[in-house]
Amino acid sequence: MVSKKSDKTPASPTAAPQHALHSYLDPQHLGPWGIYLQQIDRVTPYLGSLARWVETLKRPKRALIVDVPIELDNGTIAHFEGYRVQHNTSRGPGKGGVRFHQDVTLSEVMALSAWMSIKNAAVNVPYGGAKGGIRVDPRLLSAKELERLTRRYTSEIGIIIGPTKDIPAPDVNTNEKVMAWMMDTYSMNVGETATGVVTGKPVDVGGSLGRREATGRGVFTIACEAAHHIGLSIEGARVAVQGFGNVGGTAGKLFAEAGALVVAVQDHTGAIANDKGLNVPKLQEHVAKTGGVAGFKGGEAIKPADFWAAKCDIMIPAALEGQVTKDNAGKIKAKMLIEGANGPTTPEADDILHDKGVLVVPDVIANAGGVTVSYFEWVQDFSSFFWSEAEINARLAKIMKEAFAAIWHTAQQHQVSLRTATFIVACTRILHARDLRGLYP
Ligand SMILES: NC(=O)C1=CN([C@@H]2O[C@H](COP(=O)(O)OP(=O)(O)OC[C@H]3O[C@@H](n4cnc5c(N)ncnc54)[C@H](OP(=O)(O)O)[C@@H]3O)[C@@H](O)[C@H]2O)C=CC1
Ligand SMILES: O=C(O)CCC(=O)C(=O)O
Repeated sequence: MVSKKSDKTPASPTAAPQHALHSYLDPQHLGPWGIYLQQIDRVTPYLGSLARWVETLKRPKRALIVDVPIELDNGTIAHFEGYRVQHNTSRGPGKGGVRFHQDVTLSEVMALSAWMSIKNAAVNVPYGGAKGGIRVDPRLLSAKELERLTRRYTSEIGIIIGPTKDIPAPDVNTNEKVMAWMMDTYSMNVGETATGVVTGKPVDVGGSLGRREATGRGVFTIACEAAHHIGLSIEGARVAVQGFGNVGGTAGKLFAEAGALVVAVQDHTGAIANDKGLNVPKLQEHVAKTGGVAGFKGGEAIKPADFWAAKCDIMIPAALEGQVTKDNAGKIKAKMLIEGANGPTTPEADDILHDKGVLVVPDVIANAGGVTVSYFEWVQDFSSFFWSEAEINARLAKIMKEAFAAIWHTAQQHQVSLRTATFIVACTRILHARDLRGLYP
C-alpha cells in the first residue's frame, strides 16, 4: 500500500464565482464533475506556490453545446445534443475522445475533458485536455444514420477542433470507422486532407499501428508495474474485468496471454465466471458475434452484482464512471484495482478500498496508453513517416513505465494515494506551464 494515511483533505472553500458555469464550480456538484473538483481540492495543498493558479483547473476553458439534427431512414428529423469541451490548453492543443452514449451530459463531458488534462500531463504528452460526446444510443441507429450523425456533429464542432487546436479520438461506442468519417468531414470542410485532426483512424487513412489495442495494453503494462511493487506475480493471478469492449477485451487478452486467469467478466448484457479461467479469445469471438458476454458457454452466468465479490487478485473496471461505489466496494476481494475506465470509482468507494488495503491505480495513469499512442499517431501524421508496431509498443511501454515510476515515487514521498500522486505530478506540470505563459499584463 502506498499511502499510510488517507488523503481525505477537507474540501477548500471555493470562492463564490461570478461565472456562467457557476453551478458547476461547487465541489458538492453531483456526478463526475463534482468528483473531479473534489480530486482537485485534495491535491491543492501539495501544489506549493502554483496553487495560486488552481482555479484555472476548476472550470473548462471552452464548452460547446451543439444541436445535431439528422434525417432518419424513415424520413423524420431527429435532434441530438452534442458537446465538445476543452478543459485546458496550457500544455498544447486539446486532446481526448468522443463518446456516443444515451447518458452523456455536459457535466460528464466536462469531467472527462478535465481527466484528459490530468492524464496527458501525467504521461507528459504535449496536450491539454478535451472530450466530446453525443447523447444518443447508437444501437438504435442504422449505419447510415450513425454516419449522418457523426458527420453533422463534426461540422458543428468544426469551429473549435483541428490538428493544432483540438484532436478527437475514440471513446465508448466510437471506433476507427467513426474517426474516418470525422476526418473526412473535417477535411471536406477545410478543403484539404487533414489526417491529424483525429487519432484512432484506420491505418489506411493515417492511423497508427497499435492504437486499437493501446489502452488495454497500457492497462496491462501498468498492472504489471503495480503488481511488481506489491510482490504479486501476473502468472497465475486471478483477474476480473468489467466491460469487455476495446479496453477490457484487450486487457483481458493480454492478461490471459501472460498466464493470468480471467475468472469473471461483466458487461451490460450480464456477468459470467469460470474459476479455472475463461477462454478469452473465444469470449471475444462470442462478444463480436452476439454483442455481449451473456450466453457464453465457457463460463457460468452469475448475477451482475456478484461480479464485485469475485475471488480475484486484480479487478479492472473498464466500462463507465461510477461503477465502484460505497455499496459494492466493501465486497471487493482484489489486491489491486486498475482503473481501465475513466472515473469508475466514487470518492466514498476510494476511501473504503484504501481502508481495506486495496491498491487503486487511477484511470489518469492506468488508461493513458490510448492517448499515448494517439500522440504517436499525430506525430506520424505530421511527418508522414510511419513506425512499426514493435517500435510503437516499445515506446508506449517506456513512457508508461517511467510515468508510473515517477508517480509511485511521489506517492511514497508525500504518503498519499496513487490518485493524489498522479494529480500532484500532472497539476504541477499544467500549472507550471500556465505560470510560464503568464497572463496579459
Ligand atoms: N477507447 C479508448 O482508447 C479509451 C477508453 N477509455 C475508457 O475506457 C472505458 C471503456 O471504453 P471502451 O472500451 O473504449 O468502450 P467500448 O464501447 O469499446 O466498450 C465499453 C464496454 O463497457 C460495457 N458497458 C457499458 N455500460 C455498462 C454497464 N452499465 N455495466 C457493465 N458494462 C457496461 C459495454 O458493454 P455493452 O456493449 O454490453 O454495453 C462494453 O463491453 C470508458 O470509460 C472509456 O472512457 C479510456 C482511455 C482510452
Ligand atoms: O486517444 C485519445 O486522444 C484520447 C482517448 C480518451 O478519450 C481517453 O484517454 O479517455
